[in-house]
Amino acid sequence: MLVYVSREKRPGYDHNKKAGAMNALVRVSAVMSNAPFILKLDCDHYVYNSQAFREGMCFMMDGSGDRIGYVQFPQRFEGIDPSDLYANHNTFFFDVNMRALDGIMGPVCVGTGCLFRRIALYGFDPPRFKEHGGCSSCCFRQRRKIKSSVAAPEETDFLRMEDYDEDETYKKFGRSSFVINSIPIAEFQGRPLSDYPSVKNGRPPGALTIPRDILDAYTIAEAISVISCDYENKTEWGRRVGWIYGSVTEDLVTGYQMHSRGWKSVYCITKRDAFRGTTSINLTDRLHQVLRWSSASIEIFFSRNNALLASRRMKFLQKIPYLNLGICPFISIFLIVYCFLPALSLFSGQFIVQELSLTFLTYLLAISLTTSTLAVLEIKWSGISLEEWWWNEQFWLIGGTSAHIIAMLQGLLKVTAGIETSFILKSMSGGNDVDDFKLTSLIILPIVIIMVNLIAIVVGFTRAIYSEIPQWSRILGGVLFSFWVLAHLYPCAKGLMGRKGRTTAIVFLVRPPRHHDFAVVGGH
Ligand SMILES: O=c1ccn([C@@H]2O[C@H](COP(=O)(O)OP(=O)(O)O[C@H]3O[C@H](CO)[C@@H](O)[C@H](O)[C@H]3O)[C@@H](O)[C@H]2O)c(=O)[nH]1
Ligand SMILES: [Mn+2]
Repeated sequence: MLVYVSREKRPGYDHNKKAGAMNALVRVSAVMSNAPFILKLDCDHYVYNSQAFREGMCFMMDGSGDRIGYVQFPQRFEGIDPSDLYANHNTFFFDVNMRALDGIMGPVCVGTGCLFRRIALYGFDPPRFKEHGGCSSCCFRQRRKIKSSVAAPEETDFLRMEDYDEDETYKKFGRSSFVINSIPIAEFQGRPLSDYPSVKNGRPPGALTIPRDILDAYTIAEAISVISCDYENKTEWGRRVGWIYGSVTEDLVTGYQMHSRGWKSVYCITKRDAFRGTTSINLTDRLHQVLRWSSASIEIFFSRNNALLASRRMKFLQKIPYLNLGICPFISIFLIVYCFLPALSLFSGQFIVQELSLTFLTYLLAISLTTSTLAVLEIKWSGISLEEWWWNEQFWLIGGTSAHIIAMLQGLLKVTAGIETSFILKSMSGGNDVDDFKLTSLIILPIVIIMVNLIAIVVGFTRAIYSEIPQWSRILGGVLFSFWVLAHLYPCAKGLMGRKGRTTAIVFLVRPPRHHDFAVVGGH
C-alpha cells in the first residue's frame, strides 16, 4: 500500500517543517497500517540495498532488541567530486564517530536512513531501563556493583495503557481514539518472538498473521483528521511525543531524548550501501550546511537538551559526545587564535615559545605523539583513507573559522540580548543574492587568515634576508606553522578560485571580493 500524505498547512499554524511533516505521517500511519517499525528517508535519499531492511530488523527483533529505539544506517552520497575537497562525504563522522558511539548507547540519529520503533517515538520508556550513577559507575563497573542501577518495574507487560489516565492520554496524543488504541498493538507487534528462553515478554509465533481489517471510509476520514493543522494543539506532539520541534536538527534532538529515556540505538553498516542520497557539493552549500548544524549545536547547548542536564538513564560516556556536539562551535575561538599565532610570531620576529626548554619539548612530543597515534588508530579501525581523514581535518578548520564562529556569535546574541539573526534559517535553495551575502560573511575570516599568513611569510623572509644575523631556524619554524594553517585552508582558497578559472589565488585574494564571486563555486 502506498499512501501519499500532505498535511494541512494554514496561516497562523506553525507547520514545524520536517518534524511536523513526520509527526503527521506517524499519526496517519498509526491509523492506516500501524506498523511497529518505521523507516525514514529524506526526499534526497533512496534505497540502494533492499536487504538492508532485513538487517535492520534483525537488531530490532533480537532477544533484547526491544530496548532498541532506532537503527541508524550511515548516510552515503552520490555525485560528489572524487577529490572530496569539502569533505562532503563526511566519512569521518560516519565511519569513526558513529561507529565509536555504537559501543556505548548507540549512534546519534541523523535523520535519514533510520529505522524507528514506533513506541520509542511515542515517548514511552524502554523496557528494563537502567539508571547509571555517573562517571564512576561507568569506569569501575567491574569492581563495584552499581547500586543505583534500578531495573524498571518487572515487565510482564511493559506498556500498560491502563496505567495511563485516560484524560492524560488524550492530552498527550490528541483527540483521536484511533491513534490511542493503536499504541498497545504497535508495542505488542514490535516485541521479540517468545521462542527464546530468555525472552520474558515475547510475542507468540503467528501473532502477526492475524488478518487485518480492511480500510474503510471511516478509517480514511480519521487519517485525514489527524493531519489537520490543529490536531496537535495542546498535545505533547513535538514536545515529548514524535519528532521534537524547535530545532533545525530535529533528528538529533529526537534521538537524544530517546537516549535520555534509556532507549539504545544501533549502527548498521551494510556491505552494499543501504541507502544513498545527494548532498551539498560546493563550498557555498557546504558552509551553509555546517552553519545550520553549528547553529543547532548552540541552540542545543542553551536548551534543556544540553547533555549536562541529561537523565541518569543516559550513560556518562554517551553524554560526552552529545555535550561535545553542543560545545564544538565554541572551540572555534581557540582554532582562530591558533590560526593567527604563527603569523603573529613572524610579524614580531619572536618565536611562538620563548625558549625551547626540555620540559616544553617533552610535553610537545607527548601531545603530538598522542594525537597522531589517535589519528592512526582512527584511520586503521574505521577503514577510511588517509586522504579522507585529511579532508576532514581541513574542513574542521574551515568550518571552525567560518560557520562555527558565526553560529556562536549569533547564538550568544540571541541568548544575551535576545536578538534573533535571520540567517540561521534553513535554506533549501541555491545561490541567490541573500545567499551570496551569507557566504560573504561566512568566508571573510578564512580569507583574512589566509592573507595574514601569506603576508606574514613574506614579512618573515624579508626580515631574515635584510637582517645582519639572519635567524633562519626561527623563521623556518614560523613559516612551517603558517604553512600548516594555509594547508588546512587550501580547499577554501581553491573553492573561491574554482569559478575564477585562470585568476591566480593571490590576485583574487588581494582584489576586494565582489558579491558574485562567491555565488556558486566548485565544479570546475
Ligand atoms: O522544510 C523542510 C525542510 C526539509 N525537509 C526534509 O528534510 C530533509 C533534509 O534537508 P536537506 O536540505 O536535505 O538537508 P541536509 O543537510 O542534507 O540534511 C541533513 O541534516 C538535516 C538536519 O539539519 C537532517 O534533517 C537530514 O536528515 C540530514 O540528512 C529534506 O531532504 C526533506 O526531506 C522537510 O521536509 N521540510
Ligand atoms: Mn539532504
